[in-house]
Order: sequence, then C-alpha cells, then structure tokens
Amino acid sequence: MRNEPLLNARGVGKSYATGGGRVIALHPTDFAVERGEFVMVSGPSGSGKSTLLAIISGLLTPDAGQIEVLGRDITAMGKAEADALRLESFGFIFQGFHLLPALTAMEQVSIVLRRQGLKSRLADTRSALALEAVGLGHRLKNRPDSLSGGERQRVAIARALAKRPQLIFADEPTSALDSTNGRQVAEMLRATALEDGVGVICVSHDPRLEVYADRVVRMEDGRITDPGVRKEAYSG
Ligand SMILES: Nc1ncnc2c1ncn2[C@@H]1O[C@H](COP(=O)(O)OP(=O)(O)OP(=O)(O)O)[C@@H](O)[C@H]1O
Repeated sequence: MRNEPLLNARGVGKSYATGGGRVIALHPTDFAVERGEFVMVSGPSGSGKSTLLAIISGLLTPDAGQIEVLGRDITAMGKAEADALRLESFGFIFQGFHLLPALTAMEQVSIVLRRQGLKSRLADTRSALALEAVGLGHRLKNRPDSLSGGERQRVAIARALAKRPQLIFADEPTSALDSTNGRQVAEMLRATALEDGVGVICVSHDPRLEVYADRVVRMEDGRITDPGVRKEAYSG
C-alpha cells in the first residue's frame, strides 16, 4: 500500500492582485502525498497553507504548475470532469463543519451518497455505518443545533469518509474543538489513512496534533520550508 503517490503537484503557485501590486500567496511549490499517508501542513497565519490545500484539491486554479491525482492531470481537465473526480474521490472537512441546519446527522451524510448515485436505502445504511464508526450511532436523528461542536465535526468526518474517498482534505478541522475532541479528530484521520490507505492532507496550526501525523510539512511566507520525513510506523 505504501509509496504510491496519490497526488503529485509540481510547480504550483498563486498570486493575487491587490491595490498596490501583487501578493504572492504561494511561490512555485512541489507537494506529493502517498497512499495511506497522513500529512499535516503547519505554519503561521498567512504562510499559504489554505492556498496550497485549495490548489491541490482542485478548488482553486493555480497560476502555474501541474497536479496529478490518481495518475490524472487535474489542471488539464474541464470543470465537469474535475467536479466528477472530486465528487467520486475526494472528501473535504473544513472548520465550521459546513453542515446543513435542517438536516439530521444521517441526512447530512446520505445526501452526499445519493448525489454519488446510491439508492436512498443503501445511502441510509452506509450513512448510519459511517456515523457509528465515528461514535455517533446514538445521534443519527439529531440536527446540528442539538449536537456539540465535537459531534458536529464528527458528522462532517463521517460525511467525508462515507463516500470512501481516496484523498481527504481538511482545513483546520479541530480549530473549533476543545483539546480532547481535537485529539479524537486527529486520531480518526490517522486511522483512516492507516486502515483504508487514504491520503489525508490536514492544514493545522495546532502543534499538539503533529504527533498524529506521518509527516509534518512546514510553510512560511508562501513556501514549504521543510517537506518533513515520513514516519515509519505509528504506535498509537
Ligand atoms: N483572495 C485573496 N486575495 C488576496 N490575497 C489573498 C487571497 N487569499 C489569500 N491571500 C493572501 O495570501 C497569503 C496566504 O494566505 P493563506 O490563506 O493561504 O494562508 P494560511 O497559512 O492558510 O493562513 P491562516 O492560517 O491564517 O488561514 C496571505 O498573505 C493572504 O493574505
């Protein structure tokens, strides 16, 4: 399962026009993720972490560079093809959870599965299993306003995992959580990479979570200053 690059970005960069000139959010950067690898991207505010994540997940078009995902060049794809790849193979977990207020925990997950083409009964079964796997089997019918912050983030994780993605992109997934829930979320991401061979890329500036990562990439001023070294084994 190891050493297969799931995602390989080369020379991706981004700048923005501002009133007085251009801000370079990301200098040309190389970044790769292997199967089963949990990579944490850390660095101070404004160092380019979210820009890198948005580019490699196909949400933001880079000014230059190329991104291969599962052997396919996403920078050369049309919008429809890129959207289909994202729906099929990518899971997203963001700060603030992005849950729909009117839907129960089970509906939050099954709606995504139905969008992938699953019949509603199978979507519901898989949704319940995914919620049980994150310890929310007793909260299937709850709406977001009756869930704690940690539970809401676990719904968002179940939603990302239920579609069985090959890659998970997480941007500050623990920022709204206390340290116990934050560690639980990091452990879940770690287990997903290890057990399911998923590539997980997590942006965080919480140093307490670094212990869970296989590799910590450090960024500063729009550059990767340290690509990190992959740990051999995780002892739990
Ligand atoms: N749409 C935009 N327009 C102009 N400048 C931007 C835009 N998006 C990001 N930037 C700038 O690019 C740089 C990198 O931003 P980015 O959000 O990637 O950093 P970050 O490391 O994720 O920060 P944080 O930890 O605060 O979320 C910053 O200087 C930011 O102000």
